[in-house]
Amino acid sequence: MKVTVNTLNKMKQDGQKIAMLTCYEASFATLLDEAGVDVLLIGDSLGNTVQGQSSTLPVTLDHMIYHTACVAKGTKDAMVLADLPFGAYQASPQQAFDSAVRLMQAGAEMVKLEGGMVMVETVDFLVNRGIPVCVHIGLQPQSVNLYGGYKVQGKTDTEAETLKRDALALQAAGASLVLMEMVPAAVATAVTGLLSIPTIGIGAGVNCDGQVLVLHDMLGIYPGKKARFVKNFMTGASSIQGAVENYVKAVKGSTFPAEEHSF
Ligand SMILES: Nc1nc(=O)c2c([nH]1)NC[C@@H]1CN(c3ccc(C(=O)N[C@@H](CCC(=O)O)C(=O)O)cc3)CN21
Ligand SMILES: CC(C)C(=O)C(=O)O
Ligand SMILES: [Mg+2]
Repeated sequence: MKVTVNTLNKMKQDGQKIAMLTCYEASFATLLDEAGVDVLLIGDSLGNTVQGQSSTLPVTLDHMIYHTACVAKGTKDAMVLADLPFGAYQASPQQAFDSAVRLMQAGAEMVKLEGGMVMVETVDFLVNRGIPVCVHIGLQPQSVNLYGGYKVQGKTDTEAETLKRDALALQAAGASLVLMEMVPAAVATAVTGLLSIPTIGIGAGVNCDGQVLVLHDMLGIYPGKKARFVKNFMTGASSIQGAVENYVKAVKGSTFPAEEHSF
């Protein structure tokens, strides 16, 4: 059955975990779809995994459109979610809408953008024009130059309060999903409890409503430095299909992430 925003909401209500993985092309899309992954994210992490860049900043809207079209072709049931890349949405709600339209026309069913309170107006603008939005808060890789590195966000009480306030405001603006990257597990748990829409974590502890990892990280084929939240699911699996099935099982059974993958 096709995964829609309604499916994801029902999964949260029923306490069923959402399994998300990044995907950048059609063959993997079919494999992940058949292994039971609920949401395929065309992440701008393709800058790192596909293009060999050291950040996501060089990724363009045209790159994202190309990979979104490839993934959409190979997907049957999973939801197709595409990242808006750096520079394609921050200038104005109008710019975000124009870029989101192009991703939706390439086959995306929801778009994701990075930012907290600053994106409230943009989320409202897109949702009122028919485009479902996932907001990416906590560590926002497109802001790496501002942070001076990929660091845990929301560690102080003030930062944790800002994260909660932002998540509530984005939900009120009409966001369908909240993705939290590298935030303390206790803070992600609090945000998940405050919201009626589902949360997806990466380095945000086991209590989020779902989990996401970069495909190349969970298959152990990314050559770069591994973040704490990464687990190689090829260990103990005899095929890529098996590794992905084990990831889906681990997310659904709340055995991933463990303490060692959380902050
Ligand atoms: N292959 C890949 N996986 C990712 O998860 C990912 C990308 N690429 N590209 C875009 C961003 C960048 N991300 C990153 C990159 C590095 C760390 C990292 O080095 N984390 C360390 C430091 C933690 C700290 O200083 O507090 C860690 O131990 O987790 C985390 C997230 C997440 N995203
Ligand atoms: C790491 C996930 C959440 C992402 O945004 C990406 O892959 O670009
Ligand atoms: Mg991204």
